[in-house]
Amino acid sequence: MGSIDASERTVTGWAARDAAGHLSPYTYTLRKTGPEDVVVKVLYCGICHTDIHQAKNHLGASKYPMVPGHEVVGEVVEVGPEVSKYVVGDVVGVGVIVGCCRDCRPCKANVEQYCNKKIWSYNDVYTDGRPTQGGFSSAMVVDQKFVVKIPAGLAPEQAAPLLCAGVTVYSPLKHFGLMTPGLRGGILGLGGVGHMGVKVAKSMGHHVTVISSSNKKRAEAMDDLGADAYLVSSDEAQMAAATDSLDYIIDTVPVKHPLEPYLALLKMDGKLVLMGVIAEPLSFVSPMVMLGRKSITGSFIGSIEETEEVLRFCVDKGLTSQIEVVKMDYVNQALERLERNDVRYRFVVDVAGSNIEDAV
Ligand SMILES: NC(=O)C1=CN([C@@H]2O[C@H](COP(=O)(O)OP(=O)(O)OC[C@H]3O[C@@H](n4cnc5c(N)ncnc54)[C@H](OP(=O)(O)O)[C@@H]3O)[C@@H](O)[C@H]2O)C=CC1
Ligand SMILES: O=C/C=C/c1ccc(O)c(O)c1
Ligand SMILES: [Zn+2]
Ligand SMILES: [Zn+2]
Repeated sequence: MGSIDASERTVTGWAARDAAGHLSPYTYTLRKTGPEDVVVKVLYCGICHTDIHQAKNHLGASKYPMVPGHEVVGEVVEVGPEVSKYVVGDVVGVGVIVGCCRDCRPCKANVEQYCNKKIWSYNDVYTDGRPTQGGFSSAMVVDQKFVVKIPAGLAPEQAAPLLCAGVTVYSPLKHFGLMTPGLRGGILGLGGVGHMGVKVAKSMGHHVTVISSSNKKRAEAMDDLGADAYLVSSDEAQMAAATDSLDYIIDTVPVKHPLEPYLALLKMDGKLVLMGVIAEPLSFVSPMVMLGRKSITGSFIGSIEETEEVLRFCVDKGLTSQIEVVKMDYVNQALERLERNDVRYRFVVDVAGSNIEDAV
């Protein structure tokens, strides 16, 4: 896991150096363990499409070298003197956020992901002035407030996608009052977030329609993930037949796309929840929302509290993510395959099993 001395640990991560987004070994130091810090030896880290957006500077704010990865499962190897929530040996998770102001309205309402002073787990600057670096690395130091316990009954590699993809679908369903059994939901884009959307929504007792860009995932969606219906978005007849049928759509498409075909699928008061990170304006004509009092909204990951809830929800409901576990030396191929929509449905890097300290 890197060398340990009285102050700093030297660790190895896999970093992007520029907007080409290619990751390669990079050595850096972690901050000295603070009173409330937990040192996490990374076991597994999921690959989210946001890692591509960030590594390739799709949002125009990327800083390099950048070690991505925000679906992190690891083992606690050291705790600061004031850490009360964790002990050495615990298996824990870290997600998208590692800091917040603790004083604003979102922080006081325990929805710290909406804090304007939140600190991202990578591509950000920590309170000590150091760049934050993510989970494609041998270890991270994280304030205990932003660490969750992985419950017994969840395999660590299975838990990784829940820390972003899982909570990202759970949070809006809870917040917008969409947990009632019998609702009819749509999942637009069957990728990492979308497949968890199908599983979580089915476990809430919803009738779930997958809306996909192709027919390629139909059998898997229906037979393996348990979807009730499948629409190909370019099939006008299928789309027309589904007009006015859905209470909500979770839209996970990561590129610019028209909204009107999906607004048409919503019933009166239906909600289109945007999840994709798209740095271009999306458009629609106002009658598409006025006639039917429909809403277009968005949602950003979930709180620490909701992350703990979705982990528990998955244990209670027996939910698993569908993953492909790879070693770190495959990470660039995995990123390429994710970008060309060739994964079922989340890559998870076996970080601890990749001997990444030997790579430098
Ligand atoms: N709001 C938030 O808090 C979060 C946002 N995100 C964002 O959500 C988006 C999805 O993330 P993730 O699920 O990891 O990504 P994936 O790439 O795993 O899934 C996206 C899915 O969208 C569809 N899709 C991909 N490309 C296109 C295209 N060119 N045109 C139409 N459909 C396409 C595909 O589904 P199909 O084959 O069915 O068409 C694909 O599987 C990303 O933008 C990511 O940054 C992720 C996590 C949290
Ligand atoms: O994958 C998790 C992060 C999502 C995200 C949402 C919005 C945004 O501007 C980002 O940079 C990331
Ligand atoms: Zn993510
Ligand atoms: Zn705050």
